[in-house]
Amino acid sequence: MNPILSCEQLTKTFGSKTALAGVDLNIERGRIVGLLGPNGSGKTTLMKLANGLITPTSGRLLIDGEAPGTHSKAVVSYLPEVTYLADWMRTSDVLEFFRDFYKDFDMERALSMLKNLGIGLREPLRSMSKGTREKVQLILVMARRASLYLLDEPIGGVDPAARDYILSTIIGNYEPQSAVVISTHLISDVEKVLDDVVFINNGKIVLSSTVDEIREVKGMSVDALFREVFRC
Ligand SMILES: Nc1ncnc2c1ncn2[C@@H]1O[C@H](COP(=O)(O)OP(=O)(O)OP(=O)(O)O)[C@@H](O)[C@H]1O
Repeated sequence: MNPILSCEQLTKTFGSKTALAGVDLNIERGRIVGLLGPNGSGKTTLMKLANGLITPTSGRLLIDGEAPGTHSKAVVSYLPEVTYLADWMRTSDVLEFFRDFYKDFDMERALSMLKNLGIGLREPLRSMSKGTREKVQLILVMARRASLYLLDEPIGGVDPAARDYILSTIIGNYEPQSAVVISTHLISDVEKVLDDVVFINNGKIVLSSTVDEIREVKGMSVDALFREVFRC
């Protein structure tokens, strides 16, 4: 089967700034992949390219064998770094919005995750704490039956006690043949759910490995390896 996401010499520049410089990368189905790198390394740029929000300067990126477009919009579920939902909306409004907008939205799955996290349906987003808003958005994104989930900093505002629960319930709910790409700085929290990691720096992939390989061959956690590779 073809990889769900593949990049060949993917390059993106903004004026004189190079955000991605010749990235070659394959994301296989059934894997949870951590896209890890320091600030400004190109993680969000890669996610935006995968969503077709911006276009490559050169090289190419394919989703399920096709350039981003109508097909990729149907199979990719994207959690952006910044919120795009209007703050007057209640949880029930955003649920309806997703149900109307995405054919693959599983309302039952969303309702069950919201219930498990104690999030009410009548509360408007604007009166929720930042962490609760993040939980709602992550639930919406993970309740789609997508082939590729792209999560840009999904749990930055969530308290440490809730992170584990969210990661295990929400990430555990994804379709087994789908892939999840998570960009995060909270490596020690997230690494237990990762199969693979991709380290990126200055727009280039500097390491691509399974998590088992890092633990077995290097005898380190992903967090420890990240700190070693990117020591300031
Ligand atoms: N619209 C833009 N215009 C100009 N430069 C941009 C734009 N978007 C991103 N960049 C630059 O591209 C580089 C990569 O940015 P990107 O947001 O992809 O990094 P990141 O790895 O997601 O960072 P962070 O961890 O801080 O979120 C940075 O140098 C950034 O300043």
